[in-house]
Amino acid sequence: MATDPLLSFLQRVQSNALRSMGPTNFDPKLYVDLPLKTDLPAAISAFNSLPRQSGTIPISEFNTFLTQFFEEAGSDLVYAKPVDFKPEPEGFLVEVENEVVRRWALEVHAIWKTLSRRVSDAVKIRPERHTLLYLPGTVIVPGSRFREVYYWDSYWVIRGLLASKMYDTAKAIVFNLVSLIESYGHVLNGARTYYINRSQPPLLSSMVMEIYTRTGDVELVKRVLPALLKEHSFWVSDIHQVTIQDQRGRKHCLSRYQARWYQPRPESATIDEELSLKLSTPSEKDSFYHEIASTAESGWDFSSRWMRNSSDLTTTATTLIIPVDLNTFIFKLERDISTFTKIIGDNSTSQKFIEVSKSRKAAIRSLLWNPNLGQWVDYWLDEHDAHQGVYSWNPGSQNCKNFASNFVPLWLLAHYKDQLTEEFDEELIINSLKKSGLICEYGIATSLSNTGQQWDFPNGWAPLQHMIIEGLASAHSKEARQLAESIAINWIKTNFVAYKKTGAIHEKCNVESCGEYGGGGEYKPQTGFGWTNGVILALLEEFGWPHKDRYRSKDRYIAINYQNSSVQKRTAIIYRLVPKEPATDATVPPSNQLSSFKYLIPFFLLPTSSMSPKHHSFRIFGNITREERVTGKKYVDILIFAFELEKEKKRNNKNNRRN
Ligand SMILES: OC[C@H]1O[C@H](O[C@H]2O[C@H](CO)[C@@H](O)[C@H](O)[C@H]2O)[C@H](O)[C@@H](O)[C@@H]1O
Repeated sequence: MATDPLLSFLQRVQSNALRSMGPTNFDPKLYVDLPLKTDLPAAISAFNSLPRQSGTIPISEFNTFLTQFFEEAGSDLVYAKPVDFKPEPEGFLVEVENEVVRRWALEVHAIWKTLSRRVSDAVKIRPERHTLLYLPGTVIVPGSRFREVYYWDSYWVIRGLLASKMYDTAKAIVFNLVSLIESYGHVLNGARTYYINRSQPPLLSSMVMEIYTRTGDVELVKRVLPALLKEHSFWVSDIHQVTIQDQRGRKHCLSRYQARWYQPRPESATIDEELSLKLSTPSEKDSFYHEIASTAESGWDFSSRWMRNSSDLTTTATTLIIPVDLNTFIFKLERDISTFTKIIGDNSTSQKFIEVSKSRKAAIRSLLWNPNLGQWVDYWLDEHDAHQGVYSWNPGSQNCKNFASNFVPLWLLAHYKDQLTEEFDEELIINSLKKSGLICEYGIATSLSNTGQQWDFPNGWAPLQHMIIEGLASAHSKEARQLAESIAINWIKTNFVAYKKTGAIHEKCNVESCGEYGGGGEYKPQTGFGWTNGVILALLEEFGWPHKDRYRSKDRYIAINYQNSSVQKRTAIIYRLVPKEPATDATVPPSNQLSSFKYLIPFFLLPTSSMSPKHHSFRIFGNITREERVTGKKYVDILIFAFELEKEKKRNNKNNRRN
């Protein structure tokens, strides 16, 4: 149980809530986010006096207690219209010319208003009643259950805000994170008391660099630098830094994730406690809690990437892993500090950080690079192999499984190009990515293992798409740049379709299926969603979307929607979306390819009157797998996207005619 008196009380409330209300739709985080209406002792004494039947508080008494003593979760962050929000800012996504996509982008842009908050004065006046931490400026929250600002999410939020021309809001987020460093020595996982014990992937310097590049704001750089130096010390401090001796006897220092926490995570205490039941000793349990909190520091909570046995979360061993993405981020932090100190004329610190970054680069090269795979990989430390705190490197301890994180160093191509291309064979890496199996139809999969954890297959996460796309787009080869564009387009498509289907932007997507959001993990899929919005806007800014619909060249004659999805009755409706160009024979699929389907062609559903029966043909694009033939999935996916666009276009034409 947490030692903070409010947290430990809220954990008691949380565990009683589970007992009183049962596990259906139970989210433990809700209870540790509740702001107190009264002082803590009054709430504790009322709670202790509640009637209990076999240790369980009856649901009606429990609910009355909640309303009497708590405000609603999230009510201590109040809605605040961002000062710099404009419905269509000047210069907004100028290369997005297609009106349907542009209108959608404006809707995504408008979501910033709904995610924008300010910490209420109540938190400043009586911090002891809140787990929410006071922050001086506007925040953008990820959305839904994530009612507070998050560290690494903020980088992609800021990328989107910059596309939205909301520089002041972007700077306010940075200043909030700086205030956390000033108070706690590091940026917290999120701005809640229960996140103080850990950080998240260090991307503050990258946020500042992006803002500086757009605004040239030297004052911002000056203000943030001391905090960045402090943050660097945190990531190279004893708990995070590890020394490893390579095969040639050279000692290298690299960093790992490690939380200062040996108890259940308060926001998920009921889950952690239940998982720990299979462990027998208190020390095994403490170490499990420690590993779980350390994994949350990685942002990849949870994933087979950290587990010895991918079906057993209690085998998580994050503190014994040297993660390739973390060291890429710290390398970038070091280079960014060097750039910033140079900007303000502090050449000696700038030079010092160049040297520091060179050492990290050499360490990454020696310990994390795998030339046979053409990938960077995580390295697993062997506890028994450390002599006086120095581990010996063993090539067999590299984790050679495919994870999207293995390609995160590519991101440096977009920022410090020379650093990568000097030493690594770009073609080898890009071929390795192409062969990895990670690039799926609608995005880059997090891993290849379908474990039910949310940072695994088939989930794709916006930040991972963005870093890899941005790296590929900055590569030398045209092929890599094309690959970047095609991943970006497919990612945008799937988010578009998901939005049209559900009315929301999602935290993660299923990369196998257009418009399907991701699942798995310990909480229900969330919407909002800060970093996904940010990445959509950043990618649209980078790649644009031309007038002539991009999807047409490939998806022209799209086609099928099931009326009845049962396999026995494979009844489909074919919509002909682009009726003006009659298809040639070559575009008609061999009849055996879809012979099991019965096609119905309801002409009243077809989009234009120029449709005529002789134009029923359609084009099959790409290869159709057996599964797709049976399920018709590919067609349905494309249909939704194409049909939505078509409908929208018709609506626009009608409006234009009216005007
Ligand atoms: O409540 C469970 C965990 O939730 C957070 O992690 C997930 O959401 C974050 C916000 O979008 C994101 O940064 C993280 O990558 C996700 O895995 C939280 O960060 C964890 O600490 C928390 O235990």
